[in-house]
Formats: sequence, structure tokens, C-alpha cells
Amino acid sequence: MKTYALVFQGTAYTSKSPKEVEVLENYLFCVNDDGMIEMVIAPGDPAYRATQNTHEVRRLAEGQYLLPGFIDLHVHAPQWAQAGLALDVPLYEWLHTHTFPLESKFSDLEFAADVYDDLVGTLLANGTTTALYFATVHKEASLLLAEICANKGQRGLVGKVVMDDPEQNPEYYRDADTKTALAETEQFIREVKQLAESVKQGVYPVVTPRFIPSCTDEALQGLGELAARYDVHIQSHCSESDWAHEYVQKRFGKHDAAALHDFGLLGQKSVMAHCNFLDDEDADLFARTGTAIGHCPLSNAYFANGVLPLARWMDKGVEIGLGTDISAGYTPSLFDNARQAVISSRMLEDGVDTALPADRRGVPESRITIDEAFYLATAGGGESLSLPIGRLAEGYAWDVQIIDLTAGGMKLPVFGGGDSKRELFQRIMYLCRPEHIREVWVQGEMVHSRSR
Ligand SMILES: Nc1nc2[nH]cnc2c(=O)[nH]1
Repeated sequence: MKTYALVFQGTAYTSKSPKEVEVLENYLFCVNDDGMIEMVIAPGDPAYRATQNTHEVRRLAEGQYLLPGFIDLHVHAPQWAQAGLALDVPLYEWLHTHTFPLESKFSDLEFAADVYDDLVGTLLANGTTTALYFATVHKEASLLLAEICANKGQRGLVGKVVMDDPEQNPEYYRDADTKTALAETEQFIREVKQLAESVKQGVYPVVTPRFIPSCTDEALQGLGELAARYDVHIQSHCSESDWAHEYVQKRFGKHDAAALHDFGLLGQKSVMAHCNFLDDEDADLFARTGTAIGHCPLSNAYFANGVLPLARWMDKGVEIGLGTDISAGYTPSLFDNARQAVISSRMLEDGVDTALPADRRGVPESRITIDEAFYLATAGGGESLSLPIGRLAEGYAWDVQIIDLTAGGMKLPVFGGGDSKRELFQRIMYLCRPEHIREVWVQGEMVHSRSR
């Protein structure tokens, strides 16, 4: 009889497909020493009783449910220091008058430690077990963020940001020159890979050209080559707003997707944030290369000048996950972003200009369900990163949030005969707050717990 490091008994929700959530009612989840789910056992299975008899089983209490940990595909870690501020100006102005001045302060490692420590703890408390981070141009502070993720038990994918074009970036905040930007990125990749050797849940270096407007051709080319040489993840912003999209069109005579592809920046391990202005050809290119979209619905409401046709690209088979895009999105919660993904998709389908007749107001077949939004926050994020995370299934990491519907004095409005398990899922997705997240586990280790 096999022995497991951990055995949990409880009811879990996990995505079976992009459209379907499966309820695993009162299952056993057996986790090995590496923090991977080795067996998932249904109540009727003969192994169920045998495993119960031979292990100390952690039984979830009444009102507690398991969800996979959330995967945030787009977080600007330094911008946590301005979360909730400056959301009333366009992207270009926001970058130059608020964001670059703030990010330039991360040359100060003490300030960086304060912000990063608080952010990683906050994300874990919000159920985010994996995050794909932009840090800043500063190599040392970027490494510090990776170390903080490592120490707090979060699976962090971290990029030292490259912005080397002196024409486009202010003197006080940019890489010294292209050669330095590439040399520091390479050094950063090596240092994070070395750190990763002793980190159970993994930390990963990410090649991170901020976006095409901030980088020279030489930097974009060099970063594509580095990513290929070290086989690491790549992230950037792609066709986010009218301004950013038009800038690339003018510079290269093509869309961001094609230009990024020319520089070797699309592939299985690439995640491109936003992508609001992709056309069919761009989306086909994403699907063909395995490039993922990091969809940031709240941020898009402020900065994108439009709504991502999410359902359309999901149907095409493009990999998509969710991002908070702190601080262009103000909340650290992927619950909030899952809700907004549904809301934005409904507004795209119905349209918003009531001066137009209903049949010309929106884009048909754009809506997504809350089940699909859950998929984006979990399994879709895992697929986007090509990591075995985001599902409660054999061969996946034990990255979970234990939701406690009775916690925090915030009882959900369930009356009469109570909810079915399907209804409870919807309540959790729409009404759950950080107070309801009782415990968070990453790779078989508890990394956050909240008493009543
Ligand atoms: N939302 C967002 N878009 C960007 N484009 C370039 N930099 C940024 C950033 O920090 N946030």
C-alpha cells in the first residue's frame, strides 16, 4: 500500500474543460512528498476506505470547499505601491506621470523589500498561488522579488523589465544601454535559475521586454535569442490600447503579434498581456505558436479603449488566462477579475450605446460564463504557463485554496433548503472575499492561514 505525505478529504471544484466545472464531492486527494497530487479517489472506490484506514486524513469541515489556487498571469509588482491611484488618465500619460517615477524608486532595495513582501503576502491571502511578475529595470530588486516569492512559498515567475530605447523612456528610468540590458537579463536568468535549485514550488526567470514602444530592435532581437538559449518564459504587453497598437503599426507596418514573432518572442512559454486589438491572423499566430493571452479585464476597462473578444479567441483555441495587472487593475484578487471578465463579456455582447438599436449595439456570441472565468483563473493559467498547475487532478501540484463559507462573519445569503453544489460554486465565485479563504497551499505546503 502506497503512503502519501498528505491526504485531504473534501468537496472540490476543478475545470474539466474550458466550459465545464466538475464537482468532486467528498473525494480523497493524496499528495506525495514533492507536493504533487498522486491519486484522486472517489467515494465508491475500494482504495477510498483503505487509504482512510492507513493515513491521517485531513477532513474539511462543514462549509469548507477546495478550489485550485489561482494563477495571475500579469502583475506589475512595483505598482502595488500605487494600487487604486491614477486610474483616470490614458495609458501613455499614466506611464510617464505616475508609473515610471514610482518604478524608478525600486533602485532602493529597502523600499522594494517593503512593497514586494506586502504584495506577495497579499496575493497569497487572495488565493493566488502562482504569479507572473513584471519587476522593474533593476536587476537586484528583481532578484529580491524572486527571493521573496521563494521564501513565502509562492510560485513566482519574475522578469527584470527591459526598456532600453532612449527616445521612448525617460533618462531617470531606463536601461543604461542595449548591451547592458541584455547582459543584465542574462545574468538575472542565471541567478534565478540558481535560486530555483533550492525552491520546492519553483521560481522562474522571465524574459521581459516591457512592450515594443519601450525597446530598440536590437534589444527585442537579443531578448528573443536569450529566451531560446535558456528556454525560459517570455512576457510583454501586446496591442493593449489604441495608442500602443498604432505605435507598432507605424514603426513596423504590422501588428504587435507579427512583430513580436519576427523577434522570436512568441512560443509555448510566451504570455502576452491584454492583446485587445488582435485580428484573426494574429490570433491564428498565437494558436499556432502556443502563445497565451493574459486577459486583464479590470485594467482594460481603464486603459484599453475596448473589450477583448475573449469568447472568440477561446473558441479558436488560443490559450488564455487571467491577470490582475496591478496597478492598472486596482485589485489583487482574481475573484474580482473573474467577475469582471464575465461582466465585460456581457457588455461586449449587448453593446453599450443605447442610442443604437439593440441588434446593432453589440458583438454577438461574446459572453462567457462564470465557469469559463474560473477556468481562465485556474487551468487556463496553468496551460498558458505550460506548468502542471490549476487543476485538482492527478499529476498536478497541490496548489489549493480552502474556502470557508462560514469564516470572517460573512455568511453567504443561503436560505431555505440550501444550495446545490453547482449553486454553491456560483456563490463562491461571485461572493467570496479574502476573509473566506481559510488556507492556501502551494506544492503541498501551507503558505497562508486565517483564523476565524
Ligand atoms: N497596463 C500596462 N500597460 C503597459 N504598457 C507598458 N507598460 C505598461 C504597464 O505598466 N501597464
